[in-house]
Amino acid sequence: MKPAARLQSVIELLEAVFEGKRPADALSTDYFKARRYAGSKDRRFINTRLYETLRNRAKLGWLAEQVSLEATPRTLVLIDAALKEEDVQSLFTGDQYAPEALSAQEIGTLALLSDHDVTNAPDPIRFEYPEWLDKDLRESLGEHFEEVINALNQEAPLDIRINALHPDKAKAVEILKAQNIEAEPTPYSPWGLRSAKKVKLGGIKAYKEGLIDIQDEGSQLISLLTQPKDCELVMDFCAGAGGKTLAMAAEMENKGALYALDISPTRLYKMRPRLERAKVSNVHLHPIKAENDPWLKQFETRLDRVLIDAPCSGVGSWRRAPESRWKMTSELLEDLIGRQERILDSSAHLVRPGGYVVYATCSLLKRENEDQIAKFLTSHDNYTVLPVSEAWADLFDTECPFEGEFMQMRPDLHKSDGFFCAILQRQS
Ligand SMILES: C[S@@+](CC[C@H](N)C(=O)[O-])C[C@H]1O[C@@H](n2cnc3c(N)ncnc32)[C@H](O)[C@@H]1O
Repeated sequence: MKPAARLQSVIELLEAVFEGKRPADALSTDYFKARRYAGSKDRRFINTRLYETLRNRAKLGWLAEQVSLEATPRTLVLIDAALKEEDVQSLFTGDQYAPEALSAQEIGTLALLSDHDVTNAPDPIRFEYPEWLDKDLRESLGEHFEEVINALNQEAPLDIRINALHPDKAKAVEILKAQNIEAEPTPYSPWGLRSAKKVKLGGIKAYKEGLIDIQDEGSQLISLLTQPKDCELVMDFCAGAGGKTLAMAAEMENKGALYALDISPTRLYKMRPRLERAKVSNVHLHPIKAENDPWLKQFETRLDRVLIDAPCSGVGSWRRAPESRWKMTSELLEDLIGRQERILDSSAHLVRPGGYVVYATCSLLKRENEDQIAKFLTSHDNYTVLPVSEAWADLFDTECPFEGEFMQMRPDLHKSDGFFCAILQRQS
């Protein structure tokens, strides 16, 4: 593809992302499936540009506004190309496959870009977050505000989890190396590997044969901290497509029963091929209607563990889905907070005395994390917090990297997505 055609693809993909119906990675996969003529270099260029634009969307939009242009996908790509000192006149030509030719207004305003310095823009623009989240972010991140937000605006590495059920697990690094994947052990999870290079694992033998799966290190740690090993009855309340279910099944060595629930059957059933590939046999998939589904009654006071990987704002995963921050609204956040509370409340009845409810989010917001736990403890005096350091000492030989009672992974400090996890133990 010619450079101009590549930019036109970036514009088309951005238009689809801005519609807000599907995540950018899914849109990009489908886009290239329908355009087999795009080679690997084209795909890499287009995806890199797409994500760069998404990560700088507020700043590019602010610049557009300063020079009186509407912040459309085309304008953002144009301003980005101009800032990169590319010859925009020869790229925006209106030729076949190229972006439409520059208008007189665009040519005139581009010359004015250098009059505006984005470092003078308000914080939500400079740091790329919706203004309505300002108070929540500042209260939650405190003195680490800038470091954390800057880390959330970086590209994430590829984190891999070795399947503990696989007979070749000890040789995983060598096997991956033989398939041209250089991966280093992650700092905390015993099953984690990290590759700085983005690799499409789908076609790789080690992936197809279930030796590895994609999973952020923070997510691996939540599965481990749930401590499902040697348990008879475990529930993954918000299992989605099974990232944590698979990791917990491996810890359980396929023994006992692991119930994977979700209100979205579509998402839940996406787990089936993953279970098969990973040779997992102790998982029971069950879609529920809501967190108070009558089907749950049979488990009252019986479960050893319930993991609640709660639906949340996803602030902690902005590295991977930079577009998601613009989809969230304050109303949606309130709705999620209410739902998190109700799921916690339902789960509390299911666990046996001595068992754990493990509450996790991929959020860095206090209102979704510490505040939820505080509310839960006020209304459930038969529960106490099991400090994460105690669980850590039982699981690992390393020092617990978290201060305080909870796991709080920070992208700047722990190089993981921003995850939170609290272990709540039922006393009676
Ligand atoms: C953070 S995602 C789960 C990710 C998954 N555990 C993983 O590790 O890949 C949260 C999930 O909660 C589900 N969910 C939302 N409301 C729910 C409810 N009331 N009960 C159960 N699941 C719910 C969503 O459909 C979504 O799949």
